[in-house]
Amino acid sequence: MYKSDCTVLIVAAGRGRRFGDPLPKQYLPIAGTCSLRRCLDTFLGVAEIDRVQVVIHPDDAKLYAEAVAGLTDARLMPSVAGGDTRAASVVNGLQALQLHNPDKVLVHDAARPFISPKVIGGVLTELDTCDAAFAAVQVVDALWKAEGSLVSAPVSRDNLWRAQTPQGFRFDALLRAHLAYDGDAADDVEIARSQGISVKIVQGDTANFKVTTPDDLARAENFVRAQQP
Ligand SMILES: Nc1ccn([C@@H]2O[C@H](COP(=O)(O)OP(=O)(O)OP(=O)(O)O)[C@@H](O)[C@H]2O)c(=O)n1
Ligand SMILES: C[C@](O)(CO)[C@H](O)COP(=O)(O)O
Repeated sequence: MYKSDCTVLIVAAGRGRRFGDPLPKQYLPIAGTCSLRRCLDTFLGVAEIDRVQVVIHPDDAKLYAEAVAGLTDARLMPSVAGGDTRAASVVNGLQALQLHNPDKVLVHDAARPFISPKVIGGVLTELDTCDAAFAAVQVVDALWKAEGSLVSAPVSRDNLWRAQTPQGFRFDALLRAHLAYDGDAADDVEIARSQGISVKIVQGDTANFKVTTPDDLARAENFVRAQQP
């Protein structure tokens, strides 16, 4: 039986401006292991994954080498350089992957250290029967619009979801969508939809949060400590 080829594209070329540390946040240790390495260890532990491609900032070659030290899995491809935006980094990664001609691609933020095999499996399973699927969690808080520090109107939380990654697509369709899309976008779902691709939501996990600020790093450290016996 034909097995479709599934590649993971991990975007790790950001500068972490909101984090505000000289070291890009994807390389900062979380209980001794950086977010990027945590992502790699998890994805490489999923048998259905055929290849992992990481996109890095050109200035981070040494940091990347340190992050992948000891990783001998042949599925890990040589890193490629990212771009000035997340979307540009994705395009660079997709274009590097063209020679492998994968059927499916999962795009994941290196800044989400606690992606789980369960969430990865959920996206992969959905991709067996649809063109695109991504992990998300429902909004559970009350939402308010504000003018400055004064609330101005309630916003319904019905059917609102917070996007996470991985975001999975047919490889050729996502590459075409990116090449046809002008500008940056919050995520790959926005770019896929701009080209008419239907996208399904898969249950994510609140533990699959993105490290964006120093508070998130503290949360990540606490998360690891809470998992320890
Ligand atoms: N030009 C970029 C920008 C972002 N990313 C990656 O996209 C993911 C999500 O982006 P974000 O959390 O915004 O990371 P940064 O862009 O580094 O953060 P900031 O916006 O605070 O600078 C991260 O893994 C980041 O490394 C990337 O590969 N290339
Ligand atoms: C892709 C993403 O993680 C989905 O929530 C998010 O859009 C990334 O946004 P950022 O501003 O690049 O962190």
